[in-house]
Amino acid sequence: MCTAATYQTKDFYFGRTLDYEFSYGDEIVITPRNYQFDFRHRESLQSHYAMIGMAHVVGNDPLYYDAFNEKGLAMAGLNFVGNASYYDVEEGKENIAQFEFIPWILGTCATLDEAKKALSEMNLTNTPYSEQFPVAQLHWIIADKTGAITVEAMEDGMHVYENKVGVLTNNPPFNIQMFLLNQYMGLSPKQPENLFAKDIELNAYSRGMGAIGLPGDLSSSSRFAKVAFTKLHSVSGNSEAESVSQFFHILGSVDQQRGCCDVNGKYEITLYTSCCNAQKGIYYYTTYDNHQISAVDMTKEDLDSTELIKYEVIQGEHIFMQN
Ligand SMILES: C[C@H](CCC(=O)NCCS(=O)(=O)O)[C@H]1CC[C@H]2[C@@H]3CC[C@@H]4C[C@H](O)CC[C@]4(C)[C@H]3C[C@H](O)[C@]12C
Repeated sequence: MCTAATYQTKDFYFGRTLDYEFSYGDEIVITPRNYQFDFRHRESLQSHYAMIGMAHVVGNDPLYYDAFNEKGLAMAGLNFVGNASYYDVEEGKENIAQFEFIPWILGTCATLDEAKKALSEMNLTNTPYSEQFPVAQLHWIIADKTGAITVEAMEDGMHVYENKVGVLTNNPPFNIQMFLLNQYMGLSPKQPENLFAKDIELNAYSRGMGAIGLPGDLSSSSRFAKVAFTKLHSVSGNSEAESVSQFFHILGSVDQQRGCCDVNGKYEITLYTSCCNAQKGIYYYTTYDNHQISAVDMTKEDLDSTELIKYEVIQGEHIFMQN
């Protein structure tokens, strides 16, 4: 499973957890403006917006999981198994294969509004990348500082939802996730009052009791409610360090620890957590085994280049010994 969230302080932040039982081999990949993006059903893009994100690179193709571009538009793909459905190539539409979706949107759109327009002209095709990499069943969050949308291609058509909460997890479909939030409307970060029965003396014996009932399990709908509550009540200072720190705490509320989610004898864990300062071009991340925040700053690279720029994901705990 995975969780994605947006966050606004003085800058706009965007990130995700990637939870799985194994890694495909990920790298932080910068695609500079003049890297040639080839597409299966349309002509290549010779130049486009530069982007940075987490990708699995096959040959010279960055297969992005999540990324953002130099204009501050961000996008992430999360599992949507059993519900995702893509389409055959359709004449008269911009046919984009599922694995090309992030490069296409981030390469050509500067804002969320432009992304919405691109989506209305687009057909997301079921073209697999290769036999080794068949079509992944995903849905997406696309966001910038003005807001967020969820994109779900399903059997009954492509749904584009306004995502007012600015979070995404996995199943069920987004409209149902939003409906399920109704169950939690009574929860609050404040101490509860006794509305249960006024003739019975009930006391708030602990702090934090206003949110009793907020789920703590790792199912997708539970993580949706948990991370939404955490994000929507989040308070932090405006500085870069305070914002980034707080962002990792928001996604930390749905961290998956090895052992708690058994998938046939293997365990799904939070392989990495990312936090993008979409305005400053910085991709911060931690991994399951490396809690120190590492970062790659896209603006320090030659963004007019034609070649992918790749950084390995740094693993292993870096413990600061004080004596
Ligand atoms: C496994 C991940 C989702 C993790 C998740 O949500 N796990 C919960 C399981 S569950 O919720 O319980 O079901 C997803 C998220 C992004 C994906 C890549 C996107 C690019 C590319 C697309 C190609 O078409 C296929 C290969 C490709 C490299 C993809 C591999 C894999 O599919 C990735 C990593």
